[in-house]
Amino acid sequence: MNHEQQHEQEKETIRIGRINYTNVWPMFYHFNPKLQTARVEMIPAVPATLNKAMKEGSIDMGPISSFAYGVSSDSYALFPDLSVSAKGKVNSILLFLKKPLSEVLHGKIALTTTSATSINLLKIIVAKRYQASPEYLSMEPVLEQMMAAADGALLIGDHAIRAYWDNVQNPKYEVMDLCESWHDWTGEWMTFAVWAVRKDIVERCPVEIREIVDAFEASKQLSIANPESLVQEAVKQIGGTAQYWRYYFAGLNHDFGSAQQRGLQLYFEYAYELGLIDHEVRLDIWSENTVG
Ligand SMILES: C=C(O[C@@H]1C=C(C(=O)O)C=C[C@H]1O)C(=O)O
Repeated sequence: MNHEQQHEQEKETIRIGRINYTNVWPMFYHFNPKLQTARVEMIPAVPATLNKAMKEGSIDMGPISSFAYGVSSDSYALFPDLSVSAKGKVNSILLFLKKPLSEVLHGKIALTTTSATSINLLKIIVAKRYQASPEYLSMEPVLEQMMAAADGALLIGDHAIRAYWDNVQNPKYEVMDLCESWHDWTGEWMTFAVWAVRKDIVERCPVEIREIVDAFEASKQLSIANPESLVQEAVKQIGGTAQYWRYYFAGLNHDFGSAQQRGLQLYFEYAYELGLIDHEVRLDIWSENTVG
């Protein structure tokens, strides 16, 4: 074994979850997994699966539902300035309605099994903005099946985008954008995903984690500088028009500054107030200082 191979062998392997929805592409599209200090293994899945894998420790870091961070905030630190956020319409957190909202609020709503943040966002909006308490069912993200069982259906990510396109072609349902509803009601940003890292890994591998944070940040900056390459890739892989994807990516924000944090803090306050989370959540942002 030569020196280089030996060095490669000795590197820690860091297991990174990758949400398999388009909304995280800016952070992954230019992410170069060839790092100096670590080997990287990518595990693609929907958010709910990654939330569980993080909790169990079968992945070390990556984007998870903000709600899942809130539930396990003692065990995780947050990466600075990475998120999936929006202010106003997000276009992929959609409640499809078979009847007027006022009736759906007293009926049944089917919730996608792939989400954690958005299903609780819906519960918060329904309980606090509309003072309603519909019956909730948890279902796989297949709109027609959900609508056969319920009066409304919540989809997220690419499942929501595809269902929206079908509904434009063949209109059957009213569509409500939950991020727009949150913003109209509170005036705040909403953060759907945060980049979390297990505290045990931060303590063991601070140098590796630093390099990975930088690689995500570099990918994000390249994507901001050249949005068109993501747009073309989305058309190729998922379909739809370039115009749609330009609009979609322009509506997303991947920062996690004080404005996004304030919105998420309010979400956690409401989640605690409604008993959706059993403790108050403090956002614990990772920095070199906190790991010594
Ligand atoms: C904006 C979105 O955010 C996603 C919503 C999530 C949730 O509801 O738990 C988790 C991760 C995000 O990527 C989306 O999927 O459309």
